[in-house]
This record gives sequence, structure tokens and C-alpha cells, in this order.
Amino acid sequence: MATGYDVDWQALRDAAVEVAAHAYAPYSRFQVGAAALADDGRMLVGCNVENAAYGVVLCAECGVVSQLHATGGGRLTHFVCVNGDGEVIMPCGRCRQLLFEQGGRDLLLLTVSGVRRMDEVLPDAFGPDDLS
Ligand SMILES: O=c1ccn([C@H]2C[C@H](O)[C@@H](CO)O2)c(=O)[nH]1
Repeated sequence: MATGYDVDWQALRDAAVEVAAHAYAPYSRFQVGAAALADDGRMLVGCNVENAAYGVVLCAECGVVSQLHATGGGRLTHFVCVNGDGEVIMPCGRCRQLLFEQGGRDLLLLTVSGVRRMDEVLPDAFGPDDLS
């Protein structure tokens, strides 16, 4: 299991770049690829999928979360997303909430300002504990 900062971020970023090429983004022309590791070492990827009804867009992170559960579940430990030029971008606010649910405050993200914990990019998050 990859923990802390010893993960191969370059390999994770490469996977995000690769999947970004499969994005369906005919409206924004903004391709996004996302890649994550699960706590058993599995790699999950996703790309954005747009819709003629613009608001129906599926962000790349949605694909990651779906693949996490479709392939056995678990928790996300590491995450990165990139644009079509391979540059690291920040997950949108909605997707930070999606990722928080699946990885919690300890999830590590490779961001535009380096490796950050989820509780740095979504402080004081609303989450499952608030419902108990
Ligand atoms: O975190 C993000 C932010 C944006 N997008 C997508 C949605 C839309 O297709 C395009 C432009 O917003 O980028 C993602 O996939 N993930």
C-alpha cells in the first residue's frame, strides 16, 4: 500500500494525461483526466464527459469514483487531475466534495501548489460524520 509522500506521482500524473485524451468535451473543448490510487494500490482513472444539456456534464472525478466502486470499493489515498495540455489543475468544488466522501481528510492531492491534504483544499468539510 502506498502511503504518505512515497507514491509515484509521476506515474499517476501520466495516467491522468493518458485518460484526458479520451475526454468527451465537444462543448468546452477542455479535456480533463483524473487518476487516483485506492488503499489497496489499485489505480482508477476518469475523463470528463459533456452533454448537450450543459449542466449534465460528468467531471473526470466522477469516472474515478465510479471505477473505484465498480472494481471493488475501498478508499482513495492519492489523486491528481490534469488538463488537455497535461498541466495539473485543481478539482472543482463539487468534485472536492466527491473526493472527500471517498478519501476523507487524509487524501493526498497533487495540486498546483504541490502535494496537499484534502483538509487543506476543502477545510471544515461537510461529510458523513455530520449525518451521524
Ligand atoms: O475538476 C474538474 C473541473 C472541470 N472539469 C470539466 C467539466 C467540463 O467538462 C470542463 C470545463 O469545466 O472541465 C472536470 O472534469 N473536473
